[in-house]
Amino acid sequence: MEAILKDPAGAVIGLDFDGTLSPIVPDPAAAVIHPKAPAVLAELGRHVLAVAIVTGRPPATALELGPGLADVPGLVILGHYGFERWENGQISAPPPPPGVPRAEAELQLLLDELGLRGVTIEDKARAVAVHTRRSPDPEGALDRLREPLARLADKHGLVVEPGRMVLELRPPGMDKGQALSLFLAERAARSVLFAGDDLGDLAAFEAVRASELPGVTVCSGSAEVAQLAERADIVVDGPDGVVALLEELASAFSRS
Ligand SMILES: O=P(O)(O)OC[C@H]1O[C@H](O[C@H]2O[C@H](CO)[C@@H](O)[C@H](O)[C@H]2O)[C@H](O)[C@@H](O)[C@@H]1O
Repeated sequence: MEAILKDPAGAVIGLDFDGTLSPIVPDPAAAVIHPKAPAVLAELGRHVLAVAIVTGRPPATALELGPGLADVPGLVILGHYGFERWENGQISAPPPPPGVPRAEAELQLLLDELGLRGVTIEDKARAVAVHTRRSPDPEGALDRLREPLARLADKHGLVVEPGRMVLELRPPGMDKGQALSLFLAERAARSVLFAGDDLGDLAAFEAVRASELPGVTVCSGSAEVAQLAERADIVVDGPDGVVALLEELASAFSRS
């Protein structure tokens, strides 16, 4: 943190979206960014090298669920685990993988065969997520889905990304660690902070360490995910804690 405070103009602030900037809610479509997040990111954006949201969401969805984000100075959104990039109002992305619609076409039948209630499908175009949070037994449903979804992913050249009461089928070849590493190199960052809440953020934590830059990893703590807290430099209490930490950072920049 010292390096970031001393030289904000060299710092990249990387942030996950769901569970970090946006509180977890039962319905993925009803998620909304923490009310104070856009303003604090805008303040940080005026001081640091870059603010980057690194998320499993498509960038367009992060922008919809985060009104005000588009006005954050210099914001970059690395969505779909880094496959899609939003910057200056433009989205760049490789062509969508053919395996996703093929897997999705078989998914409902698979869920019907398993007879799981309350399990929902989130169509993300470049990926498809199977959520169990609204099932009567979310953990049990996840356990029953793991093997069949792994087989379905394998059949269509996809990988399974596990998350908080969700298993996502997505193309291989990119993760939050690679996305963050590439971004740090592109911007010639001199320090980095990354905050996340979920298993998918572990790769970004590793990228912070691998960069050999002065770096700090922040876990947006929850009862649901223990593994990330164990590997974080700082653990805060969910999105409220993340926003409070970012506010402290922004006020320190304004004072100096
Ligand atoms: O990389 P992230 O920004 O953390 O996105 C990961 C997944 O987050 C979303 O699901 C999670 O948040 C939902 C809304 O709070 C919640 O209902 C769900 O249980 C969580 O797993 C999102 O729906 C996925 O597409 C993202 O990949």
